[in-house]
Amino acid sequence: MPASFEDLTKRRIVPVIVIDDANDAVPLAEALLEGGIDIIEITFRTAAAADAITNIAKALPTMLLGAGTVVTEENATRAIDAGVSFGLAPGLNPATIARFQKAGIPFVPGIATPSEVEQGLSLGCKLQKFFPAGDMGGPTFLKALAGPYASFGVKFCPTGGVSLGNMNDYLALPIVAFIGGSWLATKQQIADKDWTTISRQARDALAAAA
Ligand SMILES: O=C(O)C(=O)C[C@H](O)[C@H](O)COP(=O)(O)O
Repeated sequence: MPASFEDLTKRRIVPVIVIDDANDAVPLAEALLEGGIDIIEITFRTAAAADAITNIAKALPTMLLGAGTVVTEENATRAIDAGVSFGLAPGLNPATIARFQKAGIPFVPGIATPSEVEQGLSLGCKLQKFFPAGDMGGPTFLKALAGPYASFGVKFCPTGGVSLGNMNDYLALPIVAFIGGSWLATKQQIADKDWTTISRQARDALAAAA
């Protein structure tokens, strides 16, 4: 089912996942749920992404399921066919946005400049990923963007260099909806099936979030 703006902006922490084996997808999502996190971004950086999404969509309908790194129309279609509730990308590509809009599913494009914020707004995207957050100016840059753009209802989702140690610098800003990070379930922890550690990291992050 497509996510709503409210569904997404209610969440504060989104694990960014790189997964090599689609059979790990459901246990991974269960580990995150166990730790209290009910949203996930499966990135199209591996061949397993589409099957991982299909598996979670079938087994765990309560998980708010997103596809990340959607940078081609082809992967946009695969994500939609696999049953995602929303999509994200590190950059802003009108073709992938249009593909999701045609399917009635929200898309969160990546931005890193004022012009991209405006392009995203003109394409109807009120949620925008700020990537790579740490390298593009961090929380102070977002605070500056909030000046001209907050009144247009845009909210930002910083990712890239966000960690347990600095996430509250972002979450404290009213213009921030949620942060994303790969530290919540690393590629190695998933490969090792270290579900206990992943649950603990989810729990720790939620407990520490501002
Ligand atoms: O692929 C996407 O859709 C992206 O927008 C980029 C990711 O969110 C970041 O690469 C996560 O960054 P780290 O938490 O620093 O590993």
